[in-house]
Amino acid sequence: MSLVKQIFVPIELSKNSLLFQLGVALLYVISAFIGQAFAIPPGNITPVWLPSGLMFALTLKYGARTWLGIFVGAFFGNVWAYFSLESIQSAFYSILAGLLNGVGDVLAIVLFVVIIKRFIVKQSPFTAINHFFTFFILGCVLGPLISAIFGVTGLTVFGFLESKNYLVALLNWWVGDGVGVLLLAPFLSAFLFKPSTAPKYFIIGTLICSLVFLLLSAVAFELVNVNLIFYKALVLALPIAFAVALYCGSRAVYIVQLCVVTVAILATYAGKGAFVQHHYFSPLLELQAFIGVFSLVVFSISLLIEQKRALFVELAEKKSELESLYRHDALTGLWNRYRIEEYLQLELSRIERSNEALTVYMIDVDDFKTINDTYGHIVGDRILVELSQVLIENTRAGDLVGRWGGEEFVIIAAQKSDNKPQELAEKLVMLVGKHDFKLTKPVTISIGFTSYESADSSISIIERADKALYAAKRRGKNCMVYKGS
Ligand SMILES: Nc1nc2c(ncn2[C@@H]2O[C@H](COP(=O)(O)OP(=O)(O)OP(=O)(O)O)[C@@H](O)[C@H]2O)c(=O)[nH]1
Repeated sequence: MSLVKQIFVPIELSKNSLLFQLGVALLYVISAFIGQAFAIPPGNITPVWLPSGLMFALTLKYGARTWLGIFVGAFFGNVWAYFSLESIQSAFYSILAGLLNGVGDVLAIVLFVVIIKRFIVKQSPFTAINHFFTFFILGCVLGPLISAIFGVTGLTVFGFLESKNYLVALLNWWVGDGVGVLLLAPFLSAFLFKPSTAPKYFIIGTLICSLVFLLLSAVAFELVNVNLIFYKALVLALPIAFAVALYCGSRAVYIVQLCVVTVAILATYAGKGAFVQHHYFSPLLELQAFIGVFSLVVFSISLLIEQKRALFVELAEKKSELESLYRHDALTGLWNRYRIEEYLQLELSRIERSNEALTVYMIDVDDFKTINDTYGHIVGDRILVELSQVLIENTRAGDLVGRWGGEEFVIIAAQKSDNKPQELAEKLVMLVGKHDFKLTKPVTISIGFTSYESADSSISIIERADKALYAAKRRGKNCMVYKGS
């Protein structure tokens, strides 16, 4: 599919679809008005173009079908600023300039979201640092440049901007749009479109660090005057607040960041703070550069920490998966020989000091080779799985049932002194014999079992159970034999 078709996807003519487009356009216009309310004199240009970030987030979420809403929103959101009825020509020109705004914004936002989603990351570009930088280059630098070229060229060509101011206007438009995307797209994506993974003390932690950063930036931007002790206390609280924000996750970092940026905009708007007093560039551009660099640094740090955190979680999951794998038998899911031996050693050292009895049952399927030879290995495997179920269902939760290897199973049962160990063996021989394994002949098992005696080791007790099993086989199979020391 060509890129043009991917950007200008067909719009359904249903009620819901049209309401969606209307909603997108309205959001654009409203956010444009809010942005314009904080335009910085003398040029009266808004430092952060809110619609660009908002539309970028919406397009990341809903895909290219936002293009019509963005086009209409950009047209109305911009044209009101220079529309005049002085003459038919000026009205006509303002409409043409507005249309160029619309095309520029659709290209800047939808084109780059399509590219990001197609070539870089399907889900969200805000989960890994390399994806984030790609988002930055495409969404915050290249996209806004296209929007600025369309918008400012339109204004100049149709006589709303003097050509000597072209470059300055282009620069402000470009950076304002870029900062809007940088500031709002990850923020909105985190709050609206990502499942919440807020850590325990999210609300209180975020509240405290937002407050510290708000106060500190208000002092730094000379919105409030505080005495020296309070100022020092605030500066000291800064690293703590920063650590808390990072601990609370990316959402907290976004909130803190928004607090600082809002203070910086309000102060510069009110003619206060560093960007107004000493400047190499215009106050607006200095403010925009500050917002851009500050956001980029803070995002990168928080993303690196999030990535590291996610890596730790993944490692912990893999570790428990591995632990489970090396203790389990792959076919039946029962404990494997390694775990049986480990458990037996632990149990023996425990019951040495207590009064409890412990019995080891060694279980073997009779004539299993014949079953395999007659029905095939797949059926043989099924019998082993079904048998393991019968063993599990007929033993107590505290007993260990494991696969010793091949067609041999082990049960380790801790018994109270009044229990008779042969009862379980009798029951299992009888139940397995009666179980319907869906073969032409019944499947039977033989069991050798023995109980713990003082000075037993895990090897000696297993050896005795094995000898008992051998005796059961010689006795004619489908039976059980007990062996004492
Ligand atoms: N299908 C299947 N067969 C297995 C598996 N592990 C071992 N076997 C087979 O189990 C059979 C065991 O045969 P034998 O040791 O001769 O014992 P048996 O035929 O049960 O004879 P008795 O023990 O004397 O009753 C062999 O044919 C093995 O190949 C397995 O995981 N799946």
